[in-house]
Amino acid sequence: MKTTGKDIDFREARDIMLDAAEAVEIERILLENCTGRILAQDLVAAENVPAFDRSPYDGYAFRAKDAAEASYENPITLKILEEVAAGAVPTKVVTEGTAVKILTGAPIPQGADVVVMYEKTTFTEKEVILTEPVKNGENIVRAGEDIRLGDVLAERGTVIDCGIAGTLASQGDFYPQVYRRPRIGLISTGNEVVDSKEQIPAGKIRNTNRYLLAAEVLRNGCEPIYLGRAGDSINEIKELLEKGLQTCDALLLTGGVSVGDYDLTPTAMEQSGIHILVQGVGMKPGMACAYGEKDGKTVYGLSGNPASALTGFYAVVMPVLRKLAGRKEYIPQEIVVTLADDFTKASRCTRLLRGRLDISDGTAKIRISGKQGNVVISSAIGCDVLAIVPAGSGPLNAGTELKGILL
Ligand SMILES: Nc1nc2c(c(=O)[nH]1)N[C@H]1C(S)=C(S)[C@@H](COP(=O)(O)OP(=O)(O)OC[C@H]3O[C@@H](n4cnc5c(N)ncnc54)[C@H](O)[C@@H]3O)O[C@H]1N2
Ligand code: MOO
Repeated sequence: MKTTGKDIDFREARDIMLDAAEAVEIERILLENCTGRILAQDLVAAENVPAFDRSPYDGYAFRAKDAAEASYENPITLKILEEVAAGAVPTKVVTEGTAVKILTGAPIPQGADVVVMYEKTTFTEKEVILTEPVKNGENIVRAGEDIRLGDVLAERGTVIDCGIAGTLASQGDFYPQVYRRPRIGLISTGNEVVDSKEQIPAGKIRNTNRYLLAAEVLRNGCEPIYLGRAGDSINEIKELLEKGLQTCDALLLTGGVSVGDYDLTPTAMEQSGIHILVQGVGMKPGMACAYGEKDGKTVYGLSGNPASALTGFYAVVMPVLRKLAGRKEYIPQEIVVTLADDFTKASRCTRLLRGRLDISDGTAKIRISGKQGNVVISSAIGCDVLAIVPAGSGPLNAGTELKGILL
């Protein structure tokens, strides 16, 4: 199916592209390199944590019923059988009238059902004296209190954070299954675009899109691979597309998607066997675009204008890259945000405003800069939310509530 026309909603475009993409394969990597990678297995507890009942305090372990009547008037004296430190194993069974000196983290000895911290006792090397009653079970961390055998702790498709890394370690899983990082090819087009770090000739421009998009590709758990710059030539674009289709999981191109004489990207895509699924999306910036698919690989012809390319990336490409990377929740969350500033322009079609989330007064506000044009790159700095201005809106006052896409 080819969807043309600029009326298509960005969510519809996103869903069309999501349907064309599947998660990449799975690999095993060392746990120390896992942070930020996507778990490719359900994390099911194979061991209790803690594995044994243990003491949360330095103190004494004994039978609660021995000290049920303890008070200042009626002190109870227990004989100390041994000392058990963390890492040691008790060798004695606690019986009536006895106690074990226990250190934080040590296993509770057989027979004991309570621990009292040493500050609440009077003690010598041989005896401990209790002057307060205790409750059975007090101050014992039970086996499985944190993690119980069989618990599902995290599902496949979850981003590995410190909690998952620590939990994997607690299970002795030092080589977990994760999704491979998708390889995303980046192609820049345009005779005017220059990659040189030196002074550039008059009329040429520096290639900012390459770095702008590479940063976002990386942030979304994928590996950016710069395939090069093609001039305004169908053959040059095709050459890079074909190279990219062989080596990458998805391709991002910028430039040449509008209606000018040198806008050759859609033609080059079609001549490379890429089936165009979306051509034009009803949003600003990012209206001009051509998104397609070949053999399960999705290809995104984004606008050359940096803010247009970035907005198209956030609205359509980012969820697909997250899906490719194996993430279970790939569609970014939306929240209600209040405009902190006026936005004076009317919006004939849906508009996505770049801004920063401000929660300093306990409400979610979006701070936008006045620079929202499609060539403006500076308002991408610190941008962590896109406010969705509905089609047909007039100028908006500060205080207007909008939906915001969290990036
Ligand atoms: N007659 C019309 N002209 C334009 C229309 C239109 O509807 N009718 N749409 C405008 C809109 S909106 C956009 S957005 C752009 C889309 O242009 P293209 O995707 O075809 O991109 P280019 O023309 O190749 O480049 C646009 C702009 O971006 C600069 N550029 C290109 N590559 C890079 C790069 N790698 N890094 C930084 N900047 C880049 C390029 O020099 C141009 O200035 O079309 C409008 N025109
Ligand atoms: O259609 Mo252009 O892509 O607004 O900014």
